[in-house]
Amino acid sequence: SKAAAAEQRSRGQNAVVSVQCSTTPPVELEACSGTRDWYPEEFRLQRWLYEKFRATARATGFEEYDAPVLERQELYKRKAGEEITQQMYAFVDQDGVEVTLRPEMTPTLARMVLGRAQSMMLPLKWFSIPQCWRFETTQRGRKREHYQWNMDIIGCKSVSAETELLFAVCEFFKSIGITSADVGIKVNSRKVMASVLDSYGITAEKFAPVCIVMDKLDKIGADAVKAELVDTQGLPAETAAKIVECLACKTVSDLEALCGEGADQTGIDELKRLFELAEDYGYGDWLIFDASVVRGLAYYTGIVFEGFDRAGELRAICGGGRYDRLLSLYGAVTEVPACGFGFGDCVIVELLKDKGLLPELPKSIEFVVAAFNEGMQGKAMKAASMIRAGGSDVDMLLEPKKKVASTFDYANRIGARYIVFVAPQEWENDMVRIKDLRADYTDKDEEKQLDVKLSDLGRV
Ligand SMILES: OCc1cccc(Br)n1
Repeated sequence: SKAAAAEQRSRGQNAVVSVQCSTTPPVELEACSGTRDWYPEEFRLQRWLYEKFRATARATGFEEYDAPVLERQELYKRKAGEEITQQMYAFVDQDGVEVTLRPEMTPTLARMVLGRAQSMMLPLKWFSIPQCWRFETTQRGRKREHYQWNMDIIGCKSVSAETELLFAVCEFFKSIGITSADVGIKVNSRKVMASVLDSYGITAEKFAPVCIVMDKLDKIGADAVKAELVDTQGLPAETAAKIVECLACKTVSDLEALCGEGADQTGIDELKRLFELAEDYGYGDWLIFDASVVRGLAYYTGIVFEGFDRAGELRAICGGGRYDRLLSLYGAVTEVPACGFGFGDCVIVELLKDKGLLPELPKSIEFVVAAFNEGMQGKAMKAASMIRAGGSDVDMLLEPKKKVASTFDYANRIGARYIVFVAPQEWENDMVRIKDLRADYTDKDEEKQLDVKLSDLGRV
C-alpha cells in the first residue's frame, strides 16, 4: 500500500513492492491439513537433506528410481493389522479404480522389479526419496505426508546386504555431523523371533500379526502389549507374558537360549555374522542388539533394525530389514531375497535441531547485473547472458533502480557476491563495472571494483 511504501522510504529504503492480502481471502491460504508448503528458505534445508541422502547413495553404488505417488490399493492388501495399511489415503478414481496415495515405497519397488523381471540383473541397489502419505485423523495433529529416503538391495540373500545398508545409514549420519554417541542402531532378527515364538506355539500365519502387536511395546508398554496379544491374537495370557519376556533379552545368546531344542540356527548365525561384518566395516560401535525391535511392517522376514537417538527423546529415526517373501507374494515364481530401509525427513531434522547441527543456508548467487537506467536494460541483459554463458549464476535486476543504494539493497537481499553495473560511460569503452560485495572495503578503496571488458565476461 502507499502507506507501507512511504513507511519503508522513511526507513531509507526504496519501496520494495510487496504483496498485501485481504484479511478475509476467498480461498484457504494454508496447505491441506497435515501437509507442508516448502517456501524457498525452508526448501533450502530440505534440498540440503536430499543432497546428503543422494551423496551417500551415490557413494555406495545405489541408483535412483522414482514412481507415481498414486498406486492401486491391492499393492498394500495385508491383513496383519499394520497402522500403515489402515491409514491409507485411499479413494476410488473416476475410472472406478481403487487407488491410494502410496503409504510406503517398498511395494512399488517390488512391483517395478517384477514389471521388468526378465531384464533385471541382480543384485539391484536402488534408492528413491518419495513423498509418502497416510490419512491421519486430524485430532492426532500428526503429519499426513513425509519424504522418506528408501534404499533397497534386491537379489542378495547374505547378510552382506543388510551390512551394506547399515553402512549407508551410518555414513549418512556422519555426513551431517551425527556420531555414534548421538545415535545407535538397534538390530534384531525376525527369523530368530519366529523360532522362539514357534516354540511358544505361535504358528507361521500368526507370526506377522503378533509382530505388529509386539512392535507397539515402546508406545503402549508391556501390559498393553500382553493385553492386545490376548484380546486380538487370542493367545493364552501365559504365552503373551512369555512373548513380552523374550523382547527383554539383552544378548543374542540369551535369545538363542529361548529357541526350542533343535531350532534352526540360521537366524542366530546371521545376527552374529552381521555384528562381525559391521566391526570390519568400521561401524560396530553404532550397533546394539535389541530383541524388542521387530518393526511394524508385516513383510519383514529376517534381520530388522532401527536408528534411535541415545537421548531417548525422539521417535525412531529410520528403520528397515529383510523382506524375502514380498516379491513372491506379488507373483515372482521363486522367493527373491530383498532388504531395505526407510529414512523419513522429519525426526532427523528434529535431531539436528536438538544437536545444534542445522546448517546455515542463506540465499546466495554469484552475480546480479544492474542497468544504469531503462535505456541500458538491453545491454545489461546482453552482459548477463555473456556471464551466464561462462557458467556463472546471474540474477538480472528486472527494473533498474533510481538510486544506487537501492541496487545495493537488492543485491544484499538476494545474497549476491558481485554487482555488475552496466552504464553508458563504461559501455562506450566496451566495459562494465563489477563491485565485490563481500569485500570489507570502503567507497574510496577503488581496487575492490573492477572495470571488465565485455569480451572477458564469459570468464569472470
Ligand atoms: O511412517 C509412516 C508414515 C507413512 C506415510 C506418511 C507418514 Br507422515 N508417515
